[in-house]
Amino acid sequence: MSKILIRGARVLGGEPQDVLIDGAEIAEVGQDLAADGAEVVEAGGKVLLPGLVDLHTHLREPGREDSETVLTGTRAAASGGYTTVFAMANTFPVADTAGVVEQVWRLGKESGYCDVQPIGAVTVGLEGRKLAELGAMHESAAGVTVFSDDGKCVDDAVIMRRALEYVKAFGGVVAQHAQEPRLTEGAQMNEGVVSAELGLGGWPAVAEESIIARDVLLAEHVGSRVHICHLSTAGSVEIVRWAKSRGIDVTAEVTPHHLLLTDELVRSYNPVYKVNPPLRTEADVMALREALADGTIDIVATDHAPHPHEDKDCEWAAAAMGMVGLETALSVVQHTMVDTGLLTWAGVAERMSVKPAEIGRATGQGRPVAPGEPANLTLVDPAYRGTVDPAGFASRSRNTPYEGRELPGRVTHTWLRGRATLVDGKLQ
Ligand SMILES: NC(=O)N[C@@H](CC(=O)O)C(=O)O
Repeated sequence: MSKILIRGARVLGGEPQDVLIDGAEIAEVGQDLAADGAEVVEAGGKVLLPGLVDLHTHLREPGREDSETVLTGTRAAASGGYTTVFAMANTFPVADTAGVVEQVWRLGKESGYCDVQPIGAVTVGLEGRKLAELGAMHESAAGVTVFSDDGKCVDDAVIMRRALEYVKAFGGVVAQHAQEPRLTEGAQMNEGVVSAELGLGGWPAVAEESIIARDVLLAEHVGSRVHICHLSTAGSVEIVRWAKSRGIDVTAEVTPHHLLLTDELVRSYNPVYKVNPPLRTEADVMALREALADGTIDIVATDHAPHPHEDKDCEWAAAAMGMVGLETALSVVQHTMVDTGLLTWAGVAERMSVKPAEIGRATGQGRPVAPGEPANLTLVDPAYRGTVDPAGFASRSRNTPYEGRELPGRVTHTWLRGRATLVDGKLQ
């Protein structure tokens, strides 16, 4: 069994310590550990976190391998410090059967770069009309626990109620993409001052908030668990805060881009800023940061949405929605939350590893950095300053809103059960 000694790492941002990995597990954590034939990684005060877990990744396989494959997506994940990604169901065919989720799960195993946990569709073909085979997907080898029609909202209240009731039986969760379809017909960007000036169809905050309000009430009514994808408005935060204060079993995520970018960027008409839900206002961004800090929003999820050049390099209205995010997520979170004093590194570990693993029931992930635990680890250099260059991405797609932007921090090493997937920023 191979041994690795990580020397002088600030575990969860604390005082420097040594961490000894033996095989797939952490053997020891302490001061001045003996190398004893182990390969030594000098951490030099870098921050060591449990491997990151992304509850919201689009891997595009099967069907859109021109955007991303399970292999390229998991390589991007390892580059970004992730050891688990949950793969969204909006593939072609849709992941709405045991067969498709098992295929994605198997491709994840073959990739070896991170664990891939498929998400099952809530409804057949994401069409919102008929429940998919939730039980069969749960009982398949993939062991699906998270169900989502992401990209589309489960807008029928009866279907949503049934899904919540169904997953309750096995401790699953429905992850809702909150977007009232009628209120967002033809919508191109956030509804507000900028959309009025640009003459682009507006996407009102209420389209998101009304679905969240309905779904937390449904979750309360049936006594089930609901997760809200990519919160983007200050009003959504207020509803989730209210629901939590009532004891409703709701969790929520925010994307890195909604913690940083605003709809002012749409003035450029550059489709790289076109995303669902849309970029909102500065006041929304500030409310989301505060909610992530105080725990109203539980986790950061990337909504990594790769698209090929031709689907983005066109006029605004025709462009696909979505941004890649796995390889820049931690830097954006450091920039918006750590460097602003809103979160400690321990808080980052909680929101990007521990809680997403809990919500998705990812066994062996999001665990403490302690002896006997699986060696799923991420080493971050927070002092690094660099400019985002998509040419260096492992993802097959390049649709990042951060090209040319200076962002702090860099993941240098990632270990998946003791196997290095990233060393000195290079994929292994
Ligand atoms: N988040 C995005 O902007 N895009 C997502 C799906 C979606 O529309 O939510 C995608 O799959 O591309």
